[in-house]
Amino acid sequence: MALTLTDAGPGDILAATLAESATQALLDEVRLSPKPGLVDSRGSGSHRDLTLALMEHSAHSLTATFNALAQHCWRRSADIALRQEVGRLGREGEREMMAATGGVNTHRGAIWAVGLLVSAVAMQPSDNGVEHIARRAAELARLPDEFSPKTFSKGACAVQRYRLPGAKEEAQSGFPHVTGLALPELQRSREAGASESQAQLNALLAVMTSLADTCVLSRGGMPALLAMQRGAASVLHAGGVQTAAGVRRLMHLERQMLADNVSPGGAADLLAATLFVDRIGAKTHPIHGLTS
Ligand SMILES: CC(C)(COP(=O)(O)OP(=O)(O)OC[C@H]1O[C@@H](n2cnc3c(N)ncnc32)[C@H](O)[C@@H]1O)[C@@H](O)C(=O)NCCC(=O)NCCS
Ligand SMILES: Nc1ncnc2c1ncn2[C@@H]1O[C@H](COP(=O)(O)OP(=O)(O)OP(=O)(O)O)[C@@H](O)[C@H]1O
Repeated sequence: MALTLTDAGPGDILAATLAESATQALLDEVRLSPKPGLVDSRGSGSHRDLTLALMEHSAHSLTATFNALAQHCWRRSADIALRQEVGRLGREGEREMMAATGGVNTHRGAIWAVGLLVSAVAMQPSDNGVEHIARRAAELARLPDEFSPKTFSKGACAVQRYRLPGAKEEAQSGFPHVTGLALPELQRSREAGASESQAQLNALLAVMTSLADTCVLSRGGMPALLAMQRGAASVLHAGGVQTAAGVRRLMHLERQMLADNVSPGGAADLLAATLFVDRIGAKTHPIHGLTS
């Protein structure tokens, strides 16, 4: 049944705001160009089964999942019951994504990262400092979910084979690539006069300098991961994508990643997570107001 304005409580309003911000963050990420190897507004990068239109459709299909996560987490603290509920809603979101895309994995990693952050904001809306949100998300991610399917995944396989942290570990350690790399780079680049797109691209590259991206590892192994990390660092060392030298190095990195047939999907998810947190930061007043 559709909610009327008089039915909507503060939890509903916050959930709608968070779901909208999360969806918008996914749309901002996928439209951002030029991203090496990834789907962007120019094309499909290293992907054969993904297109911009499919990714956009997928992002919209996830609004209801983010809304449900926020509703269920509103003013609750991290315990096993909440973790299991979040896990159930996340898996339901994965199923909805697969139904919307005809079975293509467009946003599995993004549901995980952004879903946990949406949940963490809703748990304690008045405490919306980025580090605090990330810590609550980590607390949730560290709790066991006995219903989590013990099935084969490419990410888990890469984590085991290379003994490097993957999507689960990134969340469990409080999203250090978001709080320690992407957000500071986003803010630094804006302050230095970069355009919004340039600042977001620099933030993506900051993640790529250090992430053990299991999407890249699965397809290209360690040589492709190291080439990605070094290439991204060299763009930032040249002054970022707002400089001519930075753009040349970015184009070089893109050629390398296309030749290796890899795509930094994990880094893209963490950029979306960063853009979500950034959007929430911009809405500090409404979010504080809802909890009074
Ligand atoms: C933990 C998840 C991501 C599964 O991870 P796993 O590594 O086993 O599988 P998979 O290869 O499918 O997913 C990894 C995805 O994460 C992203 N990723 C890759 N590397 C990294 C990294 N180092 N850091 C962060 N994200 C990464 C990529 O997009 C990749 O596609 C998640 O899908 C899951 O457990 N879902 C169950 C539902 C749930 O608990 N949801 C709760 C939150 S909504
Ligand atoms: N702009 C983007 N382009 C491509 N992938 C993205 C983008 N943004 C996020 N991703 C993430 O990348 C993941 C898709 O990566 P990948 O294609 O490697 O997965 P797969 O379909 O399981 O593997 P493969 O394509 O190697 O068979 C998704 O989970 C998604 O969250």
